[in-house]
Amino acid sequence: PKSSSWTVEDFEIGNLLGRGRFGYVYCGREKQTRFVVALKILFKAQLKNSKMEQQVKREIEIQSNLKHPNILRLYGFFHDEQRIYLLLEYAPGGELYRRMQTEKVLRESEAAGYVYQLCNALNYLHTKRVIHRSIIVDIKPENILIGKYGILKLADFGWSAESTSTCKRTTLCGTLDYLPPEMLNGNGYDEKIDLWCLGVLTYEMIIGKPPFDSQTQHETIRMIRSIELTFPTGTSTDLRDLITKLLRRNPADRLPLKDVAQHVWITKNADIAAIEDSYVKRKKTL
Ligand SMILES: COCCOc1ccc(Nc2ncc(Cl)c(NC3CC3)n2)cc1
Repeated sequence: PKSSSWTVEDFEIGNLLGRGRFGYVYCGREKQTRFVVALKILFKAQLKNSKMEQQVKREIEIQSNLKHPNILRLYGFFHDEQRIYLLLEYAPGGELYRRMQTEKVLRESEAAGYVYQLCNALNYLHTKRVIHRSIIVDIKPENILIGKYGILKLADFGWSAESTSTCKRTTLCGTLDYLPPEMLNGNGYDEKIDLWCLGVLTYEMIIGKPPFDSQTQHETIRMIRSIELTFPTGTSTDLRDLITKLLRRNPADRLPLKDVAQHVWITKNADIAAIEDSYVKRKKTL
């Protein structure tokens, strides 16, 4: 729908789903069609004094062009005097990071399913990145939602308004856990950082904490630099194999996306047929 056609009066506002620095996310329903959306409300004043307007405009433009089952849709946007309203796809399953908090650890079948779907989303984005060099994909539990049928939804492309508090993790260093070595050394980086983040996320989903988790930021940085990787006893050999092949210092040595999707830990644990089937099911309901 064109951005000019909507006003906030067209929507019934439901409960608050999350809030961040620049705005709030509410569950909303369009009155005529009764279509449920996630309404992300950003405050212009707050964006202005942090020079975020351009960034938000670019993110809107990029995300509205992304159409993939594992990427949260941006249906449209509109604004009034004080606010910008983003009409986003509503993901009924909520945030992956909250699920990881409550479940502590995920079953291999669930985690492998998410990794497989992330490979699909990243593959799609890498083709798109050919056009938008600047798509910064920030793979971490905070930016992943769970849709209908348990479909994974990559959301929040470096969005200004995080879904809940600015730093959701208890300790600040939670935000460093996903940083790859090349970003710490200030060297250039490319989409191979996604492979590193995929390795960190896989580790955290199964083991319950990120691989370089430690008491201080300094220690976390040291462990990332030296890639001090340890697995609890009982971690399957397949999983160790996959994670060690992703958490490689040299980006070129990291297992490429298509090999991740075909890795034995994925093919043994992910219900790929059900995931592919849910893509088809989703197409029908659209
Ligand atoms: C105590 O209640 C727990 C919250 O439960 C939910 C949270 C979020 C969704 N779906 C959702 N869909 C799309 C977006 Cl963009 C979004 N953004 C919000 C900031 C995350 N949230 C569903 C349930």
